[in-house]
Order: sequence, then structure tokens, then C-alpha cells
Amino acid sequence: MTKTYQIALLPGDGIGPEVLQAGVDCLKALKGDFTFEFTTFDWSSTNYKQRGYYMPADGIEQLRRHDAIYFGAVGHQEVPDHISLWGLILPIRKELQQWVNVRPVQILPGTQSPLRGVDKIDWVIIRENSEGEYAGQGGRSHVGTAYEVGTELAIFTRVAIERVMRFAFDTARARDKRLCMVTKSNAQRYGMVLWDEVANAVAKEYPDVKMEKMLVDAMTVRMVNNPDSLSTIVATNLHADILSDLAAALGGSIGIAPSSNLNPERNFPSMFEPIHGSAFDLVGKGVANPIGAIWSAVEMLNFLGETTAGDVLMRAMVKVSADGVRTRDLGGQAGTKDVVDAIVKELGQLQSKL
Ligand SMILES: NC(=O)c1ccc[n+]([C@@H]2O[C@H](COP(=O)([O-])OP(=O)(O)OC[C@H]3O[C@@H](n4cnc5c(N)ncnc54)[C@H](O)[C@@H]3O)[C@@H](O)[C@H]2O)c1
Ligand SMILES: O=C(O)[C@H](O)[C@@H](O)C(=O)O
Ligand SMILES: [K+]
Ligand SMILES: [Mn+2]
Repeated sequence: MTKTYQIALLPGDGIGPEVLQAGVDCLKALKGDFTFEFTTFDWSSTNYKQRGYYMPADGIEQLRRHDAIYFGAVGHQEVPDHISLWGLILPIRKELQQWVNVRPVQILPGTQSPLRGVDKIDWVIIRENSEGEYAGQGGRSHVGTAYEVGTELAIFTRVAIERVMRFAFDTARARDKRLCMVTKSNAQRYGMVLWDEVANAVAKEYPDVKMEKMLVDAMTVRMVNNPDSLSTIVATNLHADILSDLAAALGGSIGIAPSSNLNPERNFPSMFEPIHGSAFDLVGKGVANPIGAIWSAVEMLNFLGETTAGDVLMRAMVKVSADGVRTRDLGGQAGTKDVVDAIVKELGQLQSKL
């Protein structure tokens, strides 16, 4: 029986709509025993400026009715970034209990890393996605006075650390059994020490996985100097946010990197988005790299269980990359649409052979 997937589309701002359309065009070109019903939600910063809100009051309820959420980017030059982030993407991640964010990075065939002599990076960054530095607690007092104070409280709970560590160990086990746990427990002696302790405890359940610990500052050096020594990486919400931008750049461009905001229990829909933002400098030029969004669609297909389709889309994407169809951020000449057209054409060929 043909399965129909309800997909919520949240194009958002900037290049978000451009790269999301690229992903949708690829999804529509897939053949299989499934169809997609796309519903677009116009929860952008432009509409926020007019309406005063991003999501309507029942926004989360509306999203819940879908099998997955496919997201572009949020952020606008005329809206403070903390308003846009906390108005749209962070409430979705938190309320739909998408407590882990999976961020693979690879140097795709035909792509040049900025690292001299490096042609292989194959990392999966596991980002804690529910708390830590993004807990959302803190405040301001004595506002506008010379005594003004602002606090930003990072929160680490045993429950959240334990589940993300298990997820990371499971990921490492399914790959090459190497896990690098990133921390900052030298300077931060409560939350980060708990983070380390829980990691060490969970490690005992996975004797076949080799876990090592890296302080986050030294981790940046290792990613640059010895990329092949790393495989699966687990880090806090903020550390992984920063490390994944670095990782994407080392893989060739921030424009290629996908991410999956997962609710692993599947009580709520998960959300798939490129790791980049709205890239104000590229909007409307037709030059945004769509690979991060398209690869996110691959991750979405795989999480929905459509692994044959996920595999064929990944193969088409890799082939087009190997053929040298690339956007400017990767040193090429192609526009967004050229990349999509090439992938759709490749999909036609691959699927005619199935
Ligand atoms: N999850 C999200 O939606 C998300 C992620 C990051 C940033 N943001 C928001 O986006 C806005 C801009 O943030 P920023 O400038 O720090 O980060 P950004 O990712 O938007 O851009 C950083 C740089 O990378 C380039 N870039 C990004 N995506 C690209 C692509 N697909 N192809 C080619 N080049 C690409 C941009 O041109 C820019 O030079 C801010 O409002 C920020 O809060 C949102
Ligand atoms: O989570 C964040 O910090 C932002 O949404 C963005 O930078 C991301 O990486 O998703
Ligand atoms: K994004
Ligand atoms: Mn980020």
C-alpha cells in the first residue's frame, strides 16, 4: 500500500525558502511506494514583523500532525537574532522534544577541503539539543543603569546527558566504534563535571566502543590538524553548534552540512534542516548551496524508514558533486537551480535502472 507522508515545510527567512524548494524538487523526483503531502507554514520574520508572532498559539499542535518537519532557516536583519531563534526554531526543538541534533560532515567527492592535503573527513557530530547553554534561563536587572546585570544559566541534567550519551555511543557502535566526548570540565566545574561523569558511566555499558575525552578548545586544533583521528563526536548544545560550523567549513563549505533534530522516541515529529542560517548576503541571487538542505532531506527519508529512496537521493547528490556541478562557496560556477536540475536528472537515470 502506498504510504503518504505529511511533511510540514517551514521555509523561514533569507535563503531558507530557496534551499528548501531545492530539497522539495528533489523529493518530488523520487519514485517509490510513497507520496508526500507538503503543507507550507509561512512563519517567517517578515510575517513576524507584521503580525507580532512567529507561530500562532496552536503552532506546535499544527506541527504535531505531521510525520516530519523540513526547515530552511530563521533570521532577519531587522529582527534581533534572539527574538527570531526563540520565536521559532528553539520552541520547536524543545516542545517537540527533539533532544538530539545529528550533524554529519563529509568531504564529498569532487570537493576540496581548505585543509592542505586532506581528502577525507567522515564525522558525525551528536549535539545535545534540549538544555545546556540553551536552557533559556537567566535574566536582566537594573536595565539601562550602570549596574545592569545579565545572567545566562547553563543547565545540565543527568537525564538529558545520559540519553544523549547513549545516542552517541549507539551511533559510534554502528560506525567504527570511536567516540570523542567534548567537554570543558577544567573551567566549568559543576555541569561539565556531571557531563563527564555520566559519559564515563554510560561508557561502561559500551566496552566495545573506545571513548576519549577532549577539551573543546583543543578539539578545534585536532579537527584541523588531525581530522582522520575523529569519527563520532558528542558535545553540548553550544559546543556542538560551534564545532559543527567549523566541521562544515573543513568539509568544504557550511552550505553542505545537514542536520536532524530528532525525537528518537517518535512521540513527536522530528525536524530536518541545513545547519546554516539565512545568509543575508546571498538572498535572491540564486547562488545558495542547496546541498545542506538536500542532504537533510536524505536524513529525513532515512528516519522515516524510506532508506531505499534516501540512498538513491544521496547517490545522486554525490554523483553530481563528483561531476563538478558546484556552487560558488565550493569554488564552482553553478547556481542553486543548476545543482537541483543535475540531481533531478541523475535521479531519473538511477531510478530507471532500479
Ligand atoms: N537554524 C537556523 O535557522 C539558523 C542557523 C544559523 C544561523 N541562523 C540565523 O541566520 C542569520 C545569519 O547568521 P550567520 O550569518 O551567522 O550564519 P549563516 O549560516 O546564515 O551565514 C554564514 C556564512 O555562510 C554563508 N552560507 C550560509 N549558507 C550558505 C549556503 N547554503 N551556500 C553558500 N554559502 C552559505 C553565508 O553566505 C555567510 O557568509 C542570523 O539571523 C542567525 O541567527 C539561523
Ligand atoms: O541552534 C542554533 O544556535 C541556531 O539555530 C543555529 O546556529 C543552528 O546551528 O541551528
Ligand atoms: K537552518
Ligand atoms: Mn549553528
